[in-house]
Amino acid sequence: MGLFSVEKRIAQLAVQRASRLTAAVAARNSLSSITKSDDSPVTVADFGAQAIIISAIRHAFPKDEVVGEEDGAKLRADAGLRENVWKLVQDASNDSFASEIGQLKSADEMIDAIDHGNSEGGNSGRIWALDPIDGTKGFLRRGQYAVCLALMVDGKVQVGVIGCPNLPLQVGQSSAPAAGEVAGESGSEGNGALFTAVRGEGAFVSPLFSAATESNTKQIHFNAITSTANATFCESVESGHSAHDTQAAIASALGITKPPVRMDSQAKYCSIARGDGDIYLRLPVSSTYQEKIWDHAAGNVLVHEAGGRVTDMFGKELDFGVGRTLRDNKGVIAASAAIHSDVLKAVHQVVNSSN
Ligand SMILES: Nc1ncnc2c1ncn2[C@@H]1O[C@H](COP(=O)(O)OS(=O)(=O)O)[C@@H](OP(=O)(O)O)[C@H]1O
Ligand SMILES: [Mg+2]
Ligand SMILES: [Mg+2]
Ligand SMILES: [Mg+2]
Repeated sequence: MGLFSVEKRIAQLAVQRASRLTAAVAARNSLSSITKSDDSPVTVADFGAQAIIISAIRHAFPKDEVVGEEDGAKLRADAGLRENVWKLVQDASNDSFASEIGQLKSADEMIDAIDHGNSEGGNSGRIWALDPIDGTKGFLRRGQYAVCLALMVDGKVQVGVIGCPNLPLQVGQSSAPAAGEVAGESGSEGNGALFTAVRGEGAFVSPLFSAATESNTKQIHFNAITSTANATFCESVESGHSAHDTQAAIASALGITKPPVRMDSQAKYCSIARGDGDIYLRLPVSSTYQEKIWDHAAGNVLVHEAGGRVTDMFGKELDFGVGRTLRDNKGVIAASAAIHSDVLKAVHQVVNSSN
């Protein structure tokens, strides 16, 4: 058995159970959201998925800390909201994995679990980074979103698991979006993919909604690309999350002629890691925004294990051990290791010429 095999198993089961919850919500005719203090949306599915995953971690590893995106304050203040989420959690937890990942017993326990995601992070000990729904806006528009969980040990990501309910299991299995189209916007693509990586052991994909077995688990790799001109790059859907204009200039400096594939969430890391794209650019729009560790931790180890490299826009490794945010980094550049330095060069060219 490899290093972190128990952590990997627990993380997979937790992400699968949480993804069942998010998919059950997504199956409804209409989706609604609440607006958080930073103006971003959150839904019953974000709260429910965070509760399920943190309770699984506490069941298996009671001493571990968790940096989770959400907190329970809104549920404490609103009994109706709390009951809605509790019903979803109970339904999704009706599986045969209680001996491994436990089962929440009450709505109060559920809120406690959500609030346990309050770790300040840091570079010592075992800390999980959790984004219960990454790309909530994508979830709401029925595009791509991802349930993301990573284990950091002493500030370094060792395990990453990402559930993508709206991504096809195999590249080219369903009609992939044409270049320039928003991926997964139809919501009808595929039937879910579970991406898993343990440092030093490779990156893998398996079906999200059935048990991972040796026969349905496939190792994934970046495309063997040597010239950036043929590359496909992906970026956020929201122009407020990354600088689309700067990214277009970088792409053109690389000789890329294909329009970008726009996709919400860490599904971008997953797509490039399995060769369904080559480069993920995330140049900052604002000089004050600090990227959150839960938006990048799982994707970071996945890309590394698939033969890729992730740095910030200055070529620095992302430092996950400085707190809840990546405050020592600016921007994110992810690409196959073979072309990463070319991409970085183009970033410098474009950024320096615009200053
Ligand atoms: N200003 C700004 N700059 C950069 N990033 C920001 C910003 N504001 C929010 N966020 C975070 O973006 C997360 C979603 O990223 P995506 O790449 O999926 O964005 S997009 O929705 O496709 O545009 C999103 O994650 P979720 O909240 O989990 O959806 C946010 O953490
Ligand atoms: Mg996120
Ligand atoms: Mg989120
Ligand atoms: Mg959010």
